[in-house]
Amino acid sequence: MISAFTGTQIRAAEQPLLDAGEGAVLMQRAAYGLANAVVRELRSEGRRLYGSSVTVLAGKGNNGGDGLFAAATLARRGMRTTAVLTAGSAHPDALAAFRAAGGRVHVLDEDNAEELAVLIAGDDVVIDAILGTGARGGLRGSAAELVAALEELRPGLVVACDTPSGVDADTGEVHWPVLTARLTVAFGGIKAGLMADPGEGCAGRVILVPIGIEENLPAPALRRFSAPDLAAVLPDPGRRAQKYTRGVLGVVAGSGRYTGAAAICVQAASAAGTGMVRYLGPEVVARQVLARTPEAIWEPAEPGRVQAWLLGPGLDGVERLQRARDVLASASSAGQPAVVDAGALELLPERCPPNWILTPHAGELAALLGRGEVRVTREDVESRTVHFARLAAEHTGAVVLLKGATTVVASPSGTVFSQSDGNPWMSTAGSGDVLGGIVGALAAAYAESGLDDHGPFAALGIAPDERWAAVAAVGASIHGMAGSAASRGGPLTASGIARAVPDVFRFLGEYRAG
Ligand SMILES: NC(=O)C1=CN([C@@H]2O[C@H](COP(=O)(O)OP(=O)(O)OC[C@H]3O[C@@H](n4cnc5c(N)ncnc54)[C@H](O)[C@@H]3O)[C@@H](O)[C@H]2O)[C@@H](O)CC1
Ligand SMILES: Nc1ncnc2c1ncn2[C@@H]1O[C@H](COP(=O)(O)OP(=O)(O)O)[C@@H](O)[C@H]1O
Ligand SMILES: [K+]
Repeated sequence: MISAFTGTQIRAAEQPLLDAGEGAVLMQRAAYGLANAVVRELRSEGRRLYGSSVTVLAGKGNNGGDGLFAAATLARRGMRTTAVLTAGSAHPDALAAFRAAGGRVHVLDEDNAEELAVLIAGDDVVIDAILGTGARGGLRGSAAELVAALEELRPGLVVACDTPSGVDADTGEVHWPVLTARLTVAFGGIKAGLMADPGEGCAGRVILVPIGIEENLPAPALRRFSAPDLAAVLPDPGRRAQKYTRGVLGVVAGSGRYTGAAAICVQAASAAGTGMVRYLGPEVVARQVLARTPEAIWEPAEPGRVQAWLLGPGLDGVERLQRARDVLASASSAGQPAVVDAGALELLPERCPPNWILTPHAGELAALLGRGEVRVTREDVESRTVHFARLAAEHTGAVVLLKGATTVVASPSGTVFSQSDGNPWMSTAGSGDVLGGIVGALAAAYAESGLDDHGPFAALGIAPDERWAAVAAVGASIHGMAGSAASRGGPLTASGIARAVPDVFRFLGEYRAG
């Protein structure tokens, strides 16, 4: 699993080493890692180090110190180096080392932000070392002016030192302006704010440089499944499998107005390895569903047994909503997992069972919170994704999967997972229905086994009260990977995402086979 930590957790892990007088050593390791990352990045672009130019924007704290020491190393390796001191002063030893290596120094003042921005924009590399984990709020005054002007000029390779300045390292909230990085080099531990939107959108690719504090780190604030983790947990039908043991998913979706949503979510559930899909809905929709997925079973009356439910995509009309309400009530009393999306989110009881997974986008989450008297807009949710996903999980008692470029999953126990495997082409109608189908299929597969203490989630160290959130995160990841496979850099359709799902399973299966 990829782990991320709050700034406070990282600082606490550093403290014993600082107390032992190791602060300078930590800074040297960080600076060395940063300089190496810049060198690797330039070389990967086929660029020569010698004669290339780099400017470090250095604040007055240790983050600026890291940046100045790194720039001193780059100067010694032949780069033309400039430092812009954004707060007048700088870490004294780092500044001395930078000057000794031949670096040029400018001091940002009230009048020269525009002029410096133009100068810096011509450089090959810009290192953002203005603020790190010691930041309170965002950039202000001339530093804000400089960064805003520079961002408009689209500078060369921007590398953030530990975190892009202005991104809250704990939460991913962003205080604009921020210099969007292509690469962020994190020290000691990845900051949680680099794995949650909107912060993740400012960080580019994130690499981790160990500095010797790792043994002191506590349980992570946020986790992410990587390919080997996914390969380890994906349902794998044993030799004695039959369709009922593989999981049967009941789907309550679609209406005369939105037939496609039902057809797409059933197609996706089927593609994600469900033993069987039972579709509950009007005949006019069922015809469409079966035309696309003839393997599904239409249940016009009382449905046969299922292991999990998916409710909501394209749901509309009084009668259909009542049916969904009834199914939710029976799922609750039977202890069945349910994936609740779109139209069905309005039907939730005040408290949900912890094996229910709600899959709102930001607008739906704002509406959901509104029913609990938390007045927020879609924009509020988008600017504080982790905070509001956790709040909704706390209020409802269910797992909350908040969709977006980065999808955040909060469990009612407070655990947070985040996945970011997709691409912007996936913001297309029906894409969320595919996600519902995938998560539904996984819920059915894991419902009766796989989540116990002998299963693969336990083997990854995921606690019992975090496992339904983990299932949702796995679903978000498969959805993103299928979207990337379907897109290959170009437009896609929701059906295309669904069709690519078996390939993701195959790819991960080969991974597992080694
Ligand atoms: N503690 C350590 O020994 C280590 C720290 N490291 C680096 O140090 C960073 C943390 O250093 P610091 O604690 O010095 O904190 P920062 O370098 O993040 O900045 C703190 C300084 O900026 C000022 N400041 C805070 N918010 C501001 C704002 N919005 N606008 C303008 N000024 C603001 C503070 O008053 C303080 O002087 C980490 O991100 C990492 O890069 C690494 O070198 C590893 C070792
Ligand atoms: N910019 C993006 N990058 C990656 N994935 C995205 C992006 N925008 C949306 N998505 C994904 O696409 C899906 C959209 O779902 P949703 O908003 O419910 O759309 P719909 O209701 O049309 O199906 C979600 O899974 C979301 O995570
Ligand atoms: K920084």
